[in-house]
Amino acid sequence: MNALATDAVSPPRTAAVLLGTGVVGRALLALLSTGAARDIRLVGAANSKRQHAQPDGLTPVDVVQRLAAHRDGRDNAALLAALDDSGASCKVVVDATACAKEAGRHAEWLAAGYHVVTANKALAGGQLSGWRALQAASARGAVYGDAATVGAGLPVLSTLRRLRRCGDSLLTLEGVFSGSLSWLFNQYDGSRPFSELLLDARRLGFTEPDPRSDLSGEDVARKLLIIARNAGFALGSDEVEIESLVPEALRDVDTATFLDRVKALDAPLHARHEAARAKGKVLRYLARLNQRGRARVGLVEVDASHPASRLSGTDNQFALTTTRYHATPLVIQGPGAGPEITAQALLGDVLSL
Ligand SMILES: NC(=O)C1=CN([C@@H]2O[C@H](COP(=O)(O)OP(=O)(O)OC[C@H]3O[C@@H](n4cnc5c(N)ncnc54)[C@H](OP(=O)(O)O)[C@@H]3O)[C@@H](O)[C@H]2O)C=CC1
Ligand SMILES: N[C@@H](CC=O)C(=O)O
Repeated sequence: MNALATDAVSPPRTAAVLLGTGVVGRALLALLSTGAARDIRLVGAANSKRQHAQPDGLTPVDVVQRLAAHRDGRDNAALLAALDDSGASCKVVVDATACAKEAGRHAEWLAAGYHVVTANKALAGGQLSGWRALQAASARGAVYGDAATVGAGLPVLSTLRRLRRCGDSLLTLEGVFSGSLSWLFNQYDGSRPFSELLLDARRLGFTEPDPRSDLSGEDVARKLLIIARNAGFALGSDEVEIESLVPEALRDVDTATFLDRVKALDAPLHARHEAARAKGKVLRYLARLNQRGRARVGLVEVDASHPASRLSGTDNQFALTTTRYHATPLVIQGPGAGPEITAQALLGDVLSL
């Protein structure tokens, strides 16, 4: 009898439903087919329009095809019912969407006893009221797995929480928090249009579904808010000063129109690049939080001695100054975007429940 058949007859310890079968969701489905996930039973999956639920288990590799063929419209209640009917003691909703509406339900699911593991930053990195609802709901016992929301799983939030448990406090935070913007500015030397690089970053699965979420600084601001709030700063989303790289004329159009007109990015960014180069500097999109809680994300000209000037690929860099890491910061650095590492962060959070 194979492992799947064994799983089907006895209740699993862990049952999961997956929201989102885009680049991250699909990478997670691939990991769920490996031995590392042998103790997890996938009992439901959904994209924006369709879903499929089966309490005795879905075969992860078939999910995308099944959803294409399936007629069930979206109804979270049926997915939660599949978790309940699985008999699992540990029931988890995995959110691999960028949908604010689904994120808005995280606190409700936690309060109802479902664990939530998420790559979606819209709640924890959104309005302060949402963050507070999340804290209140988590206090009731269910776990919020958020490793994928910052640094695509780099050990930033776990480190910060450990320091706080030891009585340490975050004083300042600085770095590169966007994998796509890191990749773009690490490569951009003016020889290829910025818009071409952006389309490459999108194809590689580094950007948000709408790349303006990266270019506008919103995604970076969300990560800054998640870190700051986890460090105890009650920072509102309107308290982050954000520099957007999206030209005014492209801010309110739909995604397809933005992609059609993406070349409008090229001239302004070329000018910024040339201005920096004339001073012997390079451009990096930095996030900063100072000791007074002042937060800013934006494009900065840095010289060769700046740590961010030496990054490569999608590297993120988080420099944390704390009461005990004071003389020099604690630095966490490594790839900060990409479907596989993000999916691994989700799997890791599910496995640690
Ligand atoms: N890419 C990366 O490197 C990283 C991504 N993340 C986060 O991961 C999340 C997913 O990103 P990514 O996979 O790139 O995005 P994609 O656009 O590739 O996929 C998003 C998926 O979510 C689905 N979806 C949208 N709304 C709903 C809904 N209401 N219910 C169920 N499914 C829904 C979409 O459905 P449909 O297929 O029908 O459109 C699609 O399958 C984002 O929040 C992103 O910030 C976090 C860290 C790193
Ligand atoms: N689009 C994001 C992906 C991870 O959150 C990024 O570029 O960092």
